[in-house]
Amino acid sequence: MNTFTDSFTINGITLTAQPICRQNEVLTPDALEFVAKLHRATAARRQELLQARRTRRAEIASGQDPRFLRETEEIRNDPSWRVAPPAPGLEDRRVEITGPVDKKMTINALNSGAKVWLADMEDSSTPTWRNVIKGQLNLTDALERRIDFTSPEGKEYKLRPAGDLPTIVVRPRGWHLPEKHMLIDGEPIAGGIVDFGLFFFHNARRLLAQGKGPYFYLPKIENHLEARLWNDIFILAQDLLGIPQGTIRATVLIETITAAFEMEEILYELRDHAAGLNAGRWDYIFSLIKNFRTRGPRFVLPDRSQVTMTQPFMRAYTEQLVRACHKRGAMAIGGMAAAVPNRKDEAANTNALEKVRADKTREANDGFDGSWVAHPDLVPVCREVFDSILGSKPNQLDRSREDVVPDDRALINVAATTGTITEQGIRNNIEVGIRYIESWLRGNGAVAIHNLMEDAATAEISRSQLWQWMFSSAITDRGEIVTHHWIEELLDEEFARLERFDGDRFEDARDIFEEVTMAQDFPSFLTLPAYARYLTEAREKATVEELAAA
Ligand SMILES: CC(=O)SCCNC(=O)CCNC(=O)[C@H](O)C(C)(C)COP(=O)(O)OP(=O)(O)OC[C@H]1O[C@@H](n2cnc3c(N)ncnc32)[C@H](O)[C@@H]1OP(=O)(O)O
Ligand SMILES: O=CC(=O)O
Repeated sequence: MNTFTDSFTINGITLTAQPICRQNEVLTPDALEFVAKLHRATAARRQELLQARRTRRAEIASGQDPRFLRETEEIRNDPSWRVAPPAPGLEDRRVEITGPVDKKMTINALNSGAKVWLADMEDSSTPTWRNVIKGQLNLTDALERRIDFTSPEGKEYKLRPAGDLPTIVVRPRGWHLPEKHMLIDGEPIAGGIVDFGLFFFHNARRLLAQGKGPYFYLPKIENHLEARLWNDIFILAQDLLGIPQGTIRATVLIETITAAFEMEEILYELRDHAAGLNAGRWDYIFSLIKNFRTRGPRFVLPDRSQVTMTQPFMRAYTEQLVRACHKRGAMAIGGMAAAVPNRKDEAANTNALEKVRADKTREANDGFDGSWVAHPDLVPVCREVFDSILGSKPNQLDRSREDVVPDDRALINVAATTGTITEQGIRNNIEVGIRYIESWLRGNGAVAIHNLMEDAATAEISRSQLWQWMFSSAITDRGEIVTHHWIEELLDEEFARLERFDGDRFEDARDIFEEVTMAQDFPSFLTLPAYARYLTEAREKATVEELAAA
């Protein structure tokens, strides 16, 4: 068995992880120097912004509801500004497929017929060092059309020989996640800077030569100042590589409750780089629960399955998002319907296709310019729906939604939500939470459970709902009070039911689940303790032979 050397430091940059084969192609001295410069220029501000998140949450907890900001009224009231025009490859975004950047998914997504591929280094990807580095290699290999894969069963995967492949839009990690395998001057760098910086450094020129550009989805932004930080990083990155300002395009996920109050301001901060906003519904629901979790029954939601897009507060959010985008010339991109097709179960498959069709139809009718799908079999459904609305037009930017009145009260009118909390909903949250974390620990950040797509955002809803229901002594449809003791009993029962297998990580998954659900302290993201303590080097260790075979 080969062994690896320990960490090394050069020019203040320390790599602590076991090397990954071909990592030298990604971690070149120049690329490392580049990400270190981005880090050094912005690390202090990132920390301040993370602290500001905690302050904001404390204000909400004390009863101060978010409102449209008075200090940015001028920006909202100024009709004259617009974001940059759509960049090449982003004019028509009627179908966007999302997924992690492992080899097979990369090839399948690029062959899927979608207009855009959201190459996900965030919620559908476990940030093992191996996934981080392999993801970068896969993206560059795909752009060079030299990526291929053979499955253990011998199925061969290659990129389609001809035709226009989807435009790649990379989603780096959010501001909260550190990258513990790369330290700059002894401090962990932000995962998002690693993902953005390495992709940009290696591929910006290649993409321009191919007639497109470096494009990004920005996750979990909580306010316009966080958007400004990304914008400053874009300016610095373009300067450092001598690439014209305004080349980068970013689509911001509006997936935190506080960001929904600053949608126009976020577009304004990024305006020369902005491509649009996306309605990231799952994290949005999580963020609402997280921020209002101690505010009593008025903010308690029913079972996860009943928090649909037609609930009044969700409707207000998506309609106001389309209005804000089209007023500023930015694309409005729809979100992820959770149902995934099942090729082995016809009834489940039909059900998923119908659910997704209904979801995409609502979005297209509301004025969205395109939407997300989680699976290649959903590409045709989404395309058909948007084709029927868009016809030969690439988008419906011309459809202003000035009929929608911006209303900050409506965004948090959670009390108008209908539905119930059920024992089945509680059990489902426990099962999904533990099964998802188990999968995440083995390096798979997205998984289908009961024919629904589960990723970090949906698992966050599961655990935060349980926390809130216990804290609020919520009442089920059958009149039971949701107590700590009852959840513990159900947790034991659900855990005993899990199908175990050799090498599973269910014990660790249960520990993490209990830590982020049952304890009084509420970690702001479940991936933080999971990453810090459970995704450890020893567990990520692999032999050279294993890595070479992968
Ligand atoms: C809330 C948010 O942040 S949403 C965005 C983040 N989440 C995601 O991106 C999840 C994307 N979707 C997925 O990862 C997957 O669809 C899953 C995990 C839900 C299900 O995947 P599987 O269990 O492999 O589904 P299934 O077996 O039906 O897949 C059939 C084929 O489609 C491929 N496939 C499925 N989903 C995708 C995808 N998103 N991209 C590319 N290929 C895909 C599979 O690789 C498989 O290929 P194969 O037949 O060559 O083996
Ligand atoms: O990232 C998207 C979401 O729905 O959450």
